[in-house]
Amino acid sequence: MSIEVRDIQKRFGRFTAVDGVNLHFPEGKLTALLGPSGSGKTTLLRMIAGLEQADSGMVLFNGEDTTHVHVSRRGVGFVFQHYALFKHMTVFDNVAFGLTVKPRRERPAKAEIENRVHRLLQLVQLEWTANRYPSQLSGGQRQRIALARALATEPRVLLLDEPFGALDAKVRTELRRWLRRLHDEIHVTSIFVTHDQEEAVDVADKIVIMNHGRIEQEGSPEEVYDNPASPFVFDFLGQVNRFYGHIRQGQAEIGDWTLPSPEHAEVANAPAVAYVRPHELEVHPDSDPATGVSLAATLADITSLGATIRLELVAPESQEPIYSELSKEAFVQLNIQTGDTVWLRPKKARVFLQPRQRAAQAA
Ligand SMILES: Nc1ncnc2c1ncn2[C@@H]1O[C@H](COP(=O)(O)OP(=O)(O)OP(=O)(O)O)[C@@H](O)[C@H]1O
Repeated sequence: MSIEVRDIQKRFGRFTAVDGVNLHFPEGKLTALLGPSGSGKTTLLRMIAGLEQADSGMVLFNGEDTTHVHVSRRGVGFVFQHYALFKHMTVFDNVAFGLTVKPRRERPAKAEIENRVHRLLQLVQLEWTANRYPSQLSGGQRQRIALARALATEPRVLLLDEPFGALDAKVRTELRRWLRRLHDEIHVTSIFVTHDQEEAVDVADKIVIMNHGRIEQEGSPEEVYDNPASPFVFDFLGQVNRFYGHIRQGQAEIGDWTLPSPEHAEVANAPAVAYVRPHELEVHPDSDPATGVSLAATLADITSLGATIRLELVAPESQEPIYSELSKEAFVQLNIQTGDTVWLRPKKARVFLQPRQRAAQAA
């Protein structure tokens, strides 16, 4: 089932938690809502579920307005960060719960319930835990059971709110891979709230980045990572270097770099900042202005990250340390050491006006 939210808004007192959001969640896909704490992800998810009433706007399931459809009739399965399993029930009974509490007319026969629970436990690869109690499972196992329980009533939509947030890093990584494989099998339309960009990139078909109750950008993981639409998205999706300079008629002048910036062709002269990812920043032992190897920096530190080397550099065009990442072989060929002057060239850079200029331009 596809989901659409139209111009949805939610205020808590004078604070706007979700500010006029329009979004489409494609059928059968896994969409991540990604953003910092307080950006409105959970509030949006709860409005889709029907757990929170929007002040204005609509939530449509398969094109139909759900405003007056009660949460129990929406066909939504939930998994929350904190295991909501019933402690006094076995795993089997936990998974069966949603089916056993259905009204008599809709409740499957006992044998059918048993069958379905066993199939779900197989799906989450925990059949052997059927007679255990939640306290006898690890955190990761409990979340897999919570997922089996959410799927038992065959929901049309699965909503996951930081489902792995309380687990340690290694288990989180394992579980998100596992969730990705599981989703490839069951294809239920799913929305996954997270503030962890790696998790979103790893798991999702589509990523929606939220900030202050609004959408900053949406797209496939590749689209948002390779073409961030704003400085916020650049910062939020991984490490980035900032170089300061000016834009003059469609060209950014950053120290001795001249970078094309055609989207700012009409800007006569304004402070600007170029964003360059560490793996897209080349380091050379000698300058070559003809090919753009022209910004001088000092090599401050060298760190080995397994197969990759990270160089920490200092240059007047940046107020922070600059990082470049390259393979060990490429680094050995450079034959450089700490304290050397080196020369930089961006393989790819994105130039934005500095925030004050952006605000003036928007006004
Ligand atoms: N019931 C409520 N009453 C008042 N304010 C609320 C309520 N629920 C949420 N908020 C506020 O709305 C904003 C958005 O909250 P929300 O939980 O949607 O953010 P989030 O992006 O999911 O954050 P987190 O990752 O920390 O859960 C926050 O500033 C929060 O304090």
